[in-house]
Amino acid sequence: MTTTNHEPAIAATGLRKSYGDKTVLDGIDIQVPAGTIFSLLGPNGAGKTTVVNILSTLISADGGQARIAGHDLAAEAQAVRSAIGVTGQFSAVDGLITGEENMLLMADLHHLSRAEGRRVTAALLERFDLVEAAKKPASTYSGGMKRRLDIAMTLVGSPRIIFLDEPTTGLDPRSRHTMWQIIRELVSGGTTVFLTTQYLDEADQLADRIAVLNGGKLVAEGSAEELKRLVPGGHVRLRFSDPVAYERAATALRETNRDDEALTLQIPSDGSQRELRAILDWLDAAGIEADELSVHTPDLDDVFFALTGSPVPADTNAGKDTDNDNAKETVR
Ligand SMILES: Nc1ncnc2c1ncn2[C@@H]1O[C@H](COP(=O)(O)OP(=O)(O)OP(=O)(O)O)[C@@H](O)[C@H]1O
Repeated sequence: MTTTNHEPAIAATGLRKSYGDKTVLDGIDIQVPAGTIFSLLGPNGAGKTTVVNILSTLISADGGQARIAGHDLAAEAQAVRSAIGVTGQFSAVDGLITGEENMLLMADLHHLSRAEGRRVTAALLERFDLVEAAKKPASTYSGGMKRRLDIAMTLVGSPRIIFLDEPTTGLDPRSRHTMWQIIRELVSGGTTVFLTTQYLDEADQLADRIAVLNGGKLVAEGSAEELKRLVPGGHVRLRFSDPVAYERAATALRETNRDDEALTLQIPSDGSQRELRAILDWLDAAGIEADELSVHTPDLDDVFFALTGSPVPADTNAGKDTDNDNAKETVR
């Protein structure tokens, strides 16, 4: 009850962590308003799990402070623990017992009465579409069902803040979408979600704010739209089947990247109505007909690769002219 409406659910400053002489986190600041979804994006080994482990009290930071749900992480670890739930990459589900038994075990751990434990378990099994499977050993569950059970188990303690560490890694598309729906419902019920993911579309779909972790630091932070604006990768692509038309268009349009094999031209563009009309007017006036015209706006992939892509040494890169170079050069 210490959290006021104004205090963020998670507020961390200057988090540091090293293993031996390897610096994993080199001063990380994170603010997550209550009732929102924050996504920490980063390539393999960037330190996402380390951040989750620190903020959920599993390991301690070497430096920095954090307040979680209004409690000081270091001084009030127990209060922090009772306000949060964590669903990690390694599931808490015990495969030898049934889904229902797993849930009841969690209820015991949270000191719920027997009756209350049964009530909460029944409600959560229903909510996560696990009623039919409830009496079967969890080892027989599909990957998606195990993740749903895992989250259901986390919710037994009614956490106000949930840490989801790569919740959809390895799931098929349908189970991913189910998981996204579950996450959205959690947040609309007032829960704060801290989500780590390697999937840009996941962050794009779900997160209010996204931070990109790379090289021990947050290299960018903002809404998906704000991050996309960092990378001017937008273009209009014209595809031709007639080599003559292609050549005429390529010669006349100077500001294009050409792909002579695919007979396509890329014209840098923000995809606005005005720019599209100008391109179409120009094609009409020149009597050129493209077989296909498509608009490409930069997506989070462009941002991610621009921010985290391994740097290409300048000399080996000289003279190359690809889409990604364009993106990589512009951000820093
Ligand atoms: N206990 C440990 N001892 C030594 N090094 C560790 C330890 N835990 C993590 N690391 C190292 O810290 C770095 C960050 O690991 P972490 O698991 O946080 O990354 P991640 O972003 O979650 O990656 P992934 O997406 O692969 O899970 C890695 O290089 C890892 O090898």
